[in-house]
Amino acid sequence: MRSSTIRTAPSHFARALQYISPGLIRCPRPCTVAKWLQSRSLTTATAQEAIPLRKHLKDEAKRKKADAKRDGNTASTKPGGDPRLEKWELTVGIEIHAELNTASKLFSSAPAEVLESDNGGTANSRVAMFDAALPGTQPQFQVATLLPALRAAIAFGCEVQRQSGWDRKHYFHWDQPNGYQITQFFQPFAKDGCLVLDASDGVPALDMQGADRLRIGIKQIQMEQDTAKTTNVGSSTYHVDLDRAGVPLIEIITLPHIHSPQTAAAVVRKVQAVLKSVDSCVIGMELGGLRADVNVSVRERGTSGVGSSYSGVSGLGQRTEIKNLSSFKAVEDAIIAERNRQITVLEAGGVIGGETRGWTLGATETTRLRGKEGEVDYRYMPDADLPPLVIGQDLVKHLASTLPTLPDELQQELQDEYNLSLKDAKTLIDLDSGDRLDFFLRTVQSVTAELGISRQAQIGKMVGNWVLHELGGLLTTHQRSWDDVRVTADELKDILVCLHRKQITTRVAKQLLADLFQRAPAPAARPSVEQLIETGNLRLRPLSEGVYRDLARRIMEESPEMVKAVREKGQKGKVMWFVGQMVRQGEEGTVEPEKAKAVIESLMGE
Ligand SMILES: Nc1ncnc2c1ncn2[C@@H]1O[C@H](COP(=O)(O)OP(=O)(O)OP(=O)(O)O)[C@@H](O)[C@H]1O
Ligand SMILES: [Mg+2]
Ligand SMILES: [Mg+2]
Repeated sequence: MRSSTIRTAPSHFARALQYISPGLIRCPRPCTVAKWLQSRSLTTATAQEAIPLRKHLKDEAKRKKADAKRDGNTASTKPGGDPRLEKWELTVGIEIHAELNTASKLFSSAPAEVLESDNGGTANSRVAMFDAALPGTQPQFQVATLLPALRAAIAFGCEVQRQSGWDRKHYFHWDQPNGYQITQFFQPFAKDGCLVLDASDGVPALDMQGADRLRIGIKQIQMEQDTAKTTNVGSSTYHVDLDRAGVPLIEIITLPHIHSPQTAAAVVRKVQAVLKSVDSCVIGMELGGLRADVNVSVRERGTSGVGSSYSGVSGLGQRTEIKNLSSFKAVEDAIIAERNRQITVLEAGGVIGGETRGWTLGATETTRLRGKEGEVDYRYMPDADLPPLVIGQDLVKHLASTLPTLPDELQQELQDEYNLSLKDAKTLIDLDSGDRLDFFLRTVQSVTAELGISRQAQIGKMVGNWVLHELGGLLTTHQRSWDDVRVTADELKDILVCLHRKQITTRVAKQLLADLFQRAPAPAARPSVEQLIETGNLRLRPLSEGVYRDLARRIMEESPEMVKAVREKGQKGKVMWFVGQMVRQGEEGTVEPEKAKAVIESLMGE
């Protein structure tokens, strides 16, 4: 039998590359941020879940806290936690199915991109004869589909197998015209990887157990076909759209290393971020590009459950599986509900059956779909129409050395080289499909060039603050999205350069930004930052120490209670209230907050 070998030997590799869309090709680059910046111009359009700004993040954190309290989701030692969790330990393993970013289907040359009808798509218009299982057709492995799968495997540190194989998983259903799905059951192409998370990924402190990082083992990654899409149109009618049939997927299988619902959601979120960063998968969970099956068991702490084991992890409780979850929230909520159900059954002296269960959004309970006795026998067998897949190490090495920057590397560099906080670095990476980070980096680059500063770290924090919080605040206030931001990186650079040179005050800088933000978008005729400063007479007119002191004294006389709070109660934070008053009451463009603060502090001490 001939095997489909992929090597970097010029003929094979060139042939593989010609099938790859430009967004998939990356070149080696010297440092991670530079690498990322360059890759931006090549990245294919992504549909990204909008990630909220600081206020929204706070609200989200509050909501999560309230949810956790309600669901008994926190550790039992915390107020509001379910006390039963002191006795019972949860274990979760996840199977994540991700649609690969490829031009063609896995075994036919039909296009892999599925267009929805509201986007110009027509059902059953992207179907090769093999996808419709017409008699006599055979699968033809499309080599280019392997490349995003390999990038994912490398990103998760898996061992890529020199030889893997294709197997048939049989079942009869209208979403599977062949009567079987081609997958890699016996010999997956990648094994033994790992996902690393930390608290900033949303892992609760209890799961971190005092360590900085949590490692979740990845047992294997396999390639397989997606199924057709079925839509229920009436009580007993289903429409079948074969456009999705045969689209390449990877299934990423984690070890049962997860012990809380929040960590499970964090795992899926991080898997999505990593897959997107290496362009393996461009469509997020919100648009169906990723789906998760969660396997849930509980055992009494300190015991070995029913003694079930999986891939070297032993002493587990009996698992149930909840299939096809399509949001991070559904992952978290379904696990909470299933964990609570299992604990209730076990506490009442019952036994957990090996079941497949379902979950619908907004539900409070999982529902039984089928039990072990009803479990399908898939009659796995090697696919006789497909030769084994042989992957050359030279290709793996090439892809590893040209792998785009991973989110953790990028985040570290933003912290180290740009002096950003962990939170700001993460937010910049996550926001607006990377466009916000792009804007930040361009602004830093031009500000450093104009000011002749050699290290980005000197101004990174300040620029980060303006890009994330000042511009972000304006977007929120005016209910606009980043696509409609209206201030260019060059304009922000002009404002920040003037501010850094103390030619304008912070208040004026904010005013200029807001002014530009509300004008018609560039390149429509609009004044430059310099013109706005001139016409508005906004240039800083430095005040003498005497004028500062007079202004400060007047405000202090008008607010004796606040003075008392600072002087007698030691409420130092109130000094900033006085600074705010001085900036507000002083003439436009005259009061510098740092000087005002120094004067207030000195008068308070007198
Ligand atoms: N006792 C357990 N408790 C929690 N999770 C478990 C337990 N045993 C196994 N798992 C998890 O269940 C998942 C099993 O996935 P795998 O694809 O190997 O098998 P499967 O669910 O039988 O197959 P499929 O659903 O693809 O037909 C893994 O993520 C594993 O970590
Ligand atoms: Mg599986
Ligand atoms: Mg499963």
